[in-house]
Amino acid sequence: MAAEAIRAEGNDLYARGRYTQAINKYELYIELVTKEKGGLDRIVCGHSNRAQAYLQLRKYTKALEDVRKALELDPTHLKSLVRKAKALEGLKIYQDVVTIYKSLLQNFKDQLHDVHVKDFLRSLQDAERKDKMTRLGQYEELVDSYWDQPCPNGAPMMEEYVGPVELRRVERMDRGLFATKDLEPGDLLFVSNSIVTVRVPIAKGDIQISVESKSEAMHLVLDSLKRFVNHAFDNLQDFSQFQLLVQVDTLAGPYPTAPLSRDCPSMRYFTPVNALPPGLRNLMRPDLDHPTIRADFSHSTLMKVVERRQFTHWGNDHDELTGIYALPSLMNHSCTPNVTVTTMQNESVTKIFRACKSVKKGEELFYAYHNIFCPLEDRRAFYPTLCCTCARCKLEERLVAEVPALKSLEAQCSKFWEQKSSFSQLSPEERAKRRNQCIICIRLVEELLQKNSKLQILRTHEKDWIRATLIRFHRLLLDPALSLKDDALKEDQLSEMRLIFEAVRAMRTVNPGSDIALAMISEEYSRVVNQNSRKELEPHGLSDLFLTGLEITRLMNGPKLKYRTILKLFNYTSILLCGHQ
Ligand SMILES: C[S@@+](CC[C@H](N)C(=O)[O-])C[C@H]1O[C@@H](n2cnc3c(N)ncnc32)[C@H](O)[C@@H]1O
Repeated sequence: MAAEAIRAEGNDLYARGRYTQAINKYELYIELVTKEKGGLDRIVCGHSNRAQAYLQLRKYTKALEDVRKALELDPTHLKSLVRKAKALEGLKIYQDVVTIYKSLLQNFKDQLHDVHVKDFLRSLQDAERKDKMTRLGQYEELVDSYWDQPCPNGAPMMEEYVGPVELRRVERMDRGLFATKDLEPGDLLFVSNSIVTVRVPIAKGDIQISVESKSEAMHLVLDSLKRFVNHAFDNLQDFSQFQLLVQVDTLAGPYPTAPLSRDCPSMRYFTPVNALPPGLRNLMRPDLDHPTIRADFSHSTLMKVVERRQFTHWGNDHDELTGIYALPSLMNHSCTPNVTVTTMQNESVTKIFRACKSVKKGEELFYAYHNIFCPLEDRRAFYPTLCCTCARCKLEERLVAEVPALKSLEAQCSKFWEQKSSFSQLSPEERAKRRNQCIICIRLVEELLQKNSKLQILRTHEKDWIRATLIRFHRLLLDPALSLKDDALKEDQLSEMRLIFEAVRAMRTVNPGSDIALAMISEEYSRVVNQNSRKELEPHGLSDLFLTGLEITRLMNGPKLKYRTILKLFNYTSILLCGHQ
């Protein structure tokens, strides 16, 4: 067969993600054109193409060998120079990467399209940053504290369990998740692992590196995603890999600029691998089965996935976890959600979704993307591009316009919250003063709810929606330094506790079983447990709540539990919490 036909076969295999087979074809091509003595440019092309295939397999040394051979013959071969930079980047030799991109931008300016110039500039900046970090000894330190989710087979098992949910198209919001049967609070909906996860340090000693590490995290998430996508292309015959591609493709949709333009993929692409019926792998025709899947996971497409689908949540005081999840990314947000999510961080970063309210078959499922126990303005600030129009947001929007006193109390609350970090450094007297201010505010809102003509007519759950805007404020009431004394509960302390119970009830109305609600109840009850005041609460009808809190405290402060055990226990506490509505 003519050499050119073999090269074309290699290119075709490469385009279909069969990199190893493509490498074999390029090998043969190089051999033939070398024998034929048929033009240096063909040998250069053979080596350069093979280098590109090695890059895809992350075999950087092999790729470097090939580009070196190509560049010996033609030192100005643009593609080989770019591939050399990529191989060196893979080998973390950033200084050389910087040199190459600088020279490309300088010497090839006239030949480059705008898009390449942009690409090269970005790569140059990235390499310079990494080079600097390496020199300062920071990069390795940083990298030590980042980790990719361990995934022995190259791609994680995205969904571990998928229960009574289905994807459907939604007006205005593109796609959403719906219940396929009536649900009770606590019912398990699905359990998902991230496609990629990185742990990002937010502080190291006294040095704040959060901005840098956030952008670094973004790059790492992107790199990991690219790796998984490449791996998936390499193994298309494996259904789990194909699932990964469909999921990423789904997440990369052009939403929100062109709603409804992406397919709503069949739920079978979210079937946990372990639950696939035997023989399915043979039945699947990955190339034909999903009409929207294309091999166009360009840098910008993947960047869209990273930007729009990142889940970030605080790990602890020193780091934060950032990840991308498939099915969870398709559920819409509400400020009165019917789903809660818990994150397990033991063996892998797993998110568990449960119904937290009764849900009818066919209803849409929503969870809260961020803290919703704060005023409307603050909620909108968390996610400026999402203008939530749930019933709670609409009601609050109307009320803050019609009742100025409510708006000003909410504003005071937010201002007070901004000072939170300095709160612990205040003198006991100043702390007590601030705490009193916050109690006064909460009481004023309670008074408004009872006496203001626009508020007193609200239904019970709507009043709780308003109370829930002040939850952050309530947390200041839990200041341990000022907590209950050993001696008997005084009347004013009891009334403060009642305020906290009101807050707990409001949290249950808005988002029962949420981690914030659990943490707050746990905090409150550990305080009560420490003070040994249980007996004193019983006569006041507060012991039921007390027992709930006690259980939660035990769960939250207990020794490291196995994932399955936590799942079981969380089920129990969700029901416990919701059952007390
Ligand atoms: C993680 S996606 C959710 C799935 C999305 N509907 C889709 O089909 O890809 C988040 C996007 O959905 C839209 N969205 C989610 N909840 C919403 C809400 N309550 N109100 C308006 N838009 C919402 C927002 O545009 C947001 O950027």
